[in-house]
Amino acid sequence: MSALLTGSQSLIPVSIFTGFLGSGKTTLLNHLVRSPAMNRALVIINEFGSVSLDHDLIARSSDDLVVEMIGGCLCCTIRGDLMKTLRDAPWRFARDDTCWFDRVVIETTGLADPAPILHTLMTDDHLLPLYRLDGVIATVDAAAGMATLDTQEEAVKQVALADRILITKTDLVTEQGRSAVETRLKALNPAAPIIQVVNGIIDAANLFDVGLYNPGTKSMDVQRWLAAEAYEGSHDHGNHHGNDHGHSHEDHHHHDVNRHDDRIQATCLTFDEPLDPQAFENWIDILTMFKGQDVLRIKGILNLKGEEKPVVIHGVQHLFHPPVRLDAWPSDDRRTRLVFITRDISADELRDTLALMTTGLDRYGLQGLISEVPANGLLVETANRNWQ
Ligand SMILES: Nc1nc2c(ncn2[C@@H]2O[C@H](COP(=O)(O)OP(=O)(O)OP(=O)(O)O)[C@@H](O)[C@H]2O)c(=O)[nH]1
Repeated sequence: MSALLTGSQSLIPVSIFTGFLGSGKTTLLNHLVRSPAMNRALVIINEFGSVSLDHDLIARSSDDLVVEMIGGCLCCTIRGDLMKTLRDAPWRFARDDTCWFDRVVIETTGLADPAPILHTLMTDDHLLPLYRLDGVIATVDAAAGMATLDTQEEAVKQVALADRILITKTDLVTEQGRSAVETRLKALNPAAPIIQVVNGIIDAANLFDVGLYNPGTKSMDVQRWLAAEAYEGSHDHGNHHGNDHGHSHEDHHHHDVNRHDDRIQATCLTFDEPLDPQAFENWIDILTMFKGQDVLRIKGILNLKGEEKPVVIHGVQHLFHPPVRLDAWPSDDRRTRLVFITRDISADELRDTLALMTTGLDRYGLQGLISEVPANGLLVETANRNWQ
């Protein structure tokens, strides 16, 4: 049984602060470390260079709980070091034989891809019993953001993967400029709340406890986390009738292949009828096997045949967090809802992968699919399955 299923409330939340070079991550952190919410936060700062600058810029009364990771990037060259740091940290920072910190904040380098860092948290057997992902916070510079998104693919991915997006330096732009950036961010990631920040000043409550588990209510807050309704209207939505009511992102935005964010699509698929768990798993396996790199994030609540309780899933590219079975449905809405953020996969293509495999069969329940797909054993990269 996964650590999440055994009680995520006792796991230490981890927030990942990402954002392009100079977008204001350190400034933000510098403000946040003074807030009570971060009194006992372990701060991990990653910098490319061999000399740490950011650590010196982070002002806190005691630097006991600041770890610098320099000389490489957490998402690639020193990813192993991050695992080791997180594994050792509860003991390294223990007081009276108990873990002293109650939260972890990781500041990535400006060029980091957050996905491999999320993978580290989602798959490492030593980390799963200790930590839970709280959220990805992405900073976007209001003044330079447009140009950065045009030219830097990493910046687009950081925004697409985020749970919260902060537009920084709004003091440097006109209202019109700010609004243009906001519109663009909303198109990339409709569900993530967008918050304006000047000089890093923000209430920690806006940034922490944004994940599936809500310490405030001491429950899994799926509605808030999934925010499926955010995808309605602005993007192609749903396929529960199996046809094409929606129009794709490309239909209502001028298409310029040089704009990285035109490659990103946010889609919510809903299913009225309970899904066959095996068929669903096979579909996701096929999708992630062939398109894994471009399925940036999947979140969902599943109504599975033979299963009274809802199952919550969360995937980043080809890797899935262990599914979480909830005690009860969060509302009267018992439909399966799946939210996808994809790159170079349109909503139509997404639906096609589903339609292809269900042709002539029960389209809603995906029945009959089982005999048409490879055995799960072949799909080594899709870890921690077993939806039921
Ligand atoms: N005017 C203005 N300047 C800001 C704001 N936020 C940050 N800055 C400035 O922008 C510059 C870059 O901010 P940092 O916080 O160092 O950015 P960063 O994302 O940590 O940068 P890297 O470590 O290079 O990735 C600094 O000179 C900050 O003082 C803001 O809201 N308004």
